[in-house]
Amino acid sequence: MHLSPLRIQGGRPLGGELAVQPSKNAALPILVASLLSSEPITLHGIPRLSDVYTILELASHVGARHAWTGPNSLTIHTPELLHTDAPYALVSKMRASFIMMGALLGRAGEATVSMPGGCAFGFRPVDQHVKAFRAIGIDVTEDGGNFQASRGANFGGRFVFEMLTVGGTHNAILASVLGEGTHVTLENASIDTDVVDLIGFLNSLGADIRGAGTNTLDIYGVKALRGGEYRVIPDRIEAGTFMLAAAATRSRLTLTDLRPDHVRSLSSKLEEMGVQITEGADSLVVDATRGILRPVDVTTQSYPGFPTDLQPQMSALLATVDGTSIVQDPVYKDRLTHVAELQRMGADIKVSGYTQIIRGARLRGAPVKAADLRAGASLFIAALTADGETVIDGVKYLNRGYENLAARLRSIGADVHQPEVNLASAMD
Ligand SMILES: CC(=O)N[C@H]1[C@@H](OP(=O)(O)OP(=O)(O)OC[C@H]2O[C@@H](n3ccc(=O)[nH]c3=O)[C@H](O)[C@@H]2O)O[C@H](CO)[C@@H](O)[C@@H]1O
Ligand SMILES: C=C(OP(=O)(O)O)C(=O)O
Repeated sequence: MHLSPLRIQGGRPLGGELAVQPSKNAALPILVASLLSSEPITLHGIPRLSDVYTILELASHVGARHAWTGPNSLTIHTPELLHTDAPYALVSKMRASFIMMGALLGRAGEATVSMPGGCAFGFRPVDQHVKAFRAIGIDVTEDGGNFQASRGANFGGRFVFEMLTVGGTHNAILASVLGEGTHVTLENASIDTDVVDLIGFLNSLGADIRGAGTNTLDIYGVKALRGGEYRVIPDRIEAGTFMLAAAATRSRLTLTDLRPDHVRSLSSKLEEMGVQITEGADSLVVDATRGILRPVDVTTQSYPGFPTDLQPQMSALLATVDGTSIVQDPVYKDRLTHVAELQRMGADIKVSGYTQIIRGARLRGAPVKAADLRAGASLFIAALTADGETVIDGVKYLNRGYENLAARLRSIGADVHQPEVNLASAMD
């Protein structure tokens, strides 16, 4: 289904207060992890996003039942697993569904999961997931576009990741939580906020995972997980996107319901540019009204470094800042689909490998198209600053990661039009 484009009349400052949504990238693995328990689980902080509906479809395919109990709350219950596969039709919609493999292995000892394939911003291998599984006693074979895996009798062991991978760490944890007397050690594991939140959730159900927030995780298998209640962390990428929108429009904006410590790599960069950031306990004020912003150089890294998921949005901001900025994204070297679209709006960006050389320019409204989620966010930030109207197509990508975007942008002063959509029925 084709969704109506987002129409933004640029040049209006943002202001007031906005509550940050709960984290998409923490909610998805937590929903998957709920499949490990046979008891009911209540989750708060589940954003209403198309990615969440996709993972709920996968969960219901394998036997989970869920019911929404509030705007961002649901109960989910998987009394028994009915299937141990994650089919292509659903895995191909969203790469994150590959972590179903760990949960199915954990609960049933076997899994057949479609290979996730490419994505809009290039090659995203899963070799580390597979190597980790094999190292801890899981037999993995590939056939007909699927991975087939089963947990052997001698389950357990040690794996050292060759690079920091969020999804690889999630998958290995999910596969290792259940099993009496088993012990898995993961070294060079991700310390991303989403990994820490997954561990917090699993431990709240009775798992025994030690070392959260460090690069070494020890996972001692337990017989079963109980039910429980858990609140997912705020979305640091959504928070960062709105911080960048405020800076790009030279506005003063208060963001609430966030973790200021989770966005510090961005806060530091914005401060270097001349934006004032004032942190509260769970809120933050971005003030870009005090003078001219300076160009900066940015290189993406794993958490707590500058996130790749904010690179296209940062590039949009820097396209409006006088002087030359250099942006490098070694985490995803092809994450550049925003560049040609920003150029349509008058941005001066030259690309060499994974480096963008960005010279500040005045942006003009234009018809543009989002080819992936954060490229879409980059375009709406550019549109908010541009002269005239920008029409952004490819809204289905924005719906993957930004809840109720048009209305929330309007609530902070943006001139945005988009017919309301019912996400649960508008997914394709
Ligand atoms: C749903 C979700 O949470 N997605 C996030 C998650 O993706 P995802 O978990 O897929 O990303 P990873 O952390 O695994 O990727 C980090 C780097 O490791 C490489 N790699 C990863 C696995 C592997 O087996 N082999 C390999 O080479 C990747 O190509 C990339 O260069 O973290 C990314 C990096 O912060 C974010 O951009 C995504 O938004
Ligand atoms: C890239 C993202 O998600 P995924 O890993 O699901 O593609 C993202 O959230 O920016």
